[in-house]
Parts: sequence; structure tokens; C-alpha cells
Amino acid sequence: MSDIYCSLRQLSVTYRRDKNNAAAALDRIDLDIAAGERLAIIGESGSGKSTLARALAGLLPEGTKITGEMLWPALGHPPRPGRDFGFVFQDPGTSLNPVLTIGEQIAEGARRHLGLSWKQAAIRAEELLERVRMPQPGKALRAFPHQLSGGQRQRVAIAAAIAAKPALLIADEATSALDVVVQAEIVRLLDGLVREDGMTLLFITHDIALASGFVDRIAVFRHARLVETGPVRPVLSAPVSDYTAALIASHRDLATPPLIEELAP
Ligand SMILES: Nc1ncnc2c1ncn2[C@@H]1O[C@H](COP(=O)(O)OP(=O)(O)OP(=O)(O)O)[C@@H](O)[C@H]1O
Repeated sequence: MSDIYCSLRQLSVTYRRDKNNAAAALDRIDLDIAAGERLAIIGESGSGKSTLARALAGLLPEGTKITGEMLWPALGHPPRPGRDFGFVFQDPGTSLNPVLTIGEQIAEGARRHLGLSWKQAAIRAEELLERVRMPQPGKALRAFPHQLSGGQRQRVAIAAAIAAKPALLIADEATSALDVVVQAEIVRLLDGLVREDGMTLLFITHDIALASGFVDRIAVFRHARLVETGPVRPVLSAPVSDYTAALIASHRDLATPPLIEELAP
């Protein structure tokens, strides 16, 4: 059994505004995340996926009620933003600062968390832009976010997220705003980066077909509950819950290639 990076035990989260009707955004979640695994968190809108990501990242709004346990056996403490985990959001247009150059935003994390000088951090920023396969990385360093395409901005957001070499990368619908071709490129990029660096990846998406093409394990959420979890192949070929079966069937109708390959005899 691989080392556990994070253990959730009966984790429940209720936002302040939900307290009157007592509807929890996460309801008694038991989940282990292994160090170095690529885990997809799947579910429809409102199922609690982002709440899980924010709970792990310590980014829930003040006043949110959290019960149960979140344990970090390897780290011994909750992960620190930027240092222990990187976070890639759906919309890089809002996560990137419009008035800082691309180089400044990537260098900042490396400087702050790795103790590099600005000069060293600038060199690291250019290396990171090469790693995320940004065209003309030297030129991109001096560009501002609005001068880049959506896919390029997401590459920058990924570079910034991994600048301080975190052990955990959380990608919350990181490809949902992109067209399918760019989406596939970004998934390939994430896959390559986490493999090379041995990072743990939490890939949050409503798209079971997209995730099943590259992750190790799937956790399916519905109405704040974890309805199913397991390695990709058994979950796809013999789902335990009707909901997961329906998700797979809807994709089968759409003839999504990665899922069809997985299901082929
Ligand atoms: N800041 C908040 N305050 C109050 N309620 C919230 C807040 N954020 C989310 N919720 C509620 O918590 C529930 C779970 O939301 P969450 O964003 O975790 O779902 P999700 O699966 O990530 O959905 P989506 O894919 O649409 O982002 C929803 O009912 C949502 O309305």
C-alpha cells in the first residue's frame, strides 16, 4: 500500500448560509489520497467537488462549519498554499494578476517559497515556461495575461502553481473553459508534469471521460456524498452505483474515445 498523503474521516462541510436548512456541501466523506496518485473527483455541478478542494487547501470561507478529520500523515501539518500544494482554477483570467507580467507572477512563488533571489527566480520562471511548453518563453516572461490565449494563460497558471515544487497539485475544472483540442493538450501537460515530479494530482471535473483517460483512480460525488471510488478500469467496467453507471452511459452515447478504449474488451 502506498503512503497516504491525506486521509479524510467523516469530513462534513456546511457553509454559513446553509445552516438554517442544514444542507451540507460535503456529508461524511471518508477518503484516502495516496502520495503520488492521480485522483479524479467527478460529479455534477453542486455535488461538492470544489468544496472538497477548498477544504483540502484550507480555503473555505470564514464561518464554514467543518466536522470530522483531515489528516496529513506524511506532512504532519496541513499543506501550505504555494509551498506544499499548487492550485489551478477554471479561469486563469481571474487567477492571474492582470497588472503583473507573466515572469513576475511565476517568479514570485519561487522567490517566496524557495528563497531564491529575483534573478534566480526569473531564470526559474523561464525554465518553468519551457516545461509547460509555452511558445517563445523568453518573450512570454515579459507579456501580460491579456496578451495570451486562454490555453496559454492556463499554462502560465500551471507554471505558477508548480513554481515552488509542491507535492500536491489541485486542478479544479482547470480545462473546462477551454476548447476540446486545447483541453487535451492541457491534460497531457498536467499528466506529464505530475509523472515527472512524482506529484499527487487531484483532478476535479464533471467530465468522467476526460479524467478516465489519464488518472489512476476515480471518486464520484453526488449531492455532497461520495458515492463510489476505485481504480479507473473497474469503476468504468462495473460501477457500483447507478449514478456512476448513468454518467458512463451518457458518455458512451457521445462515443467519447478514451472511455470507449477503456471499455473495449
Ligand atoms: N461560498 C459558499 N457559500 C455558500 N454555499 C456555497 C458556497 N460555495 C458552494 N456552496 C454550495 O455548496 C454546494 C456544493 O458546491 P461546490 O461548489 O462544492 O460544488 P461543485 O461540485 O464544485 O460544483 P461546480 O462544478 O458547479 O463548481 C452547492 O450547493 C453550492 O451552492
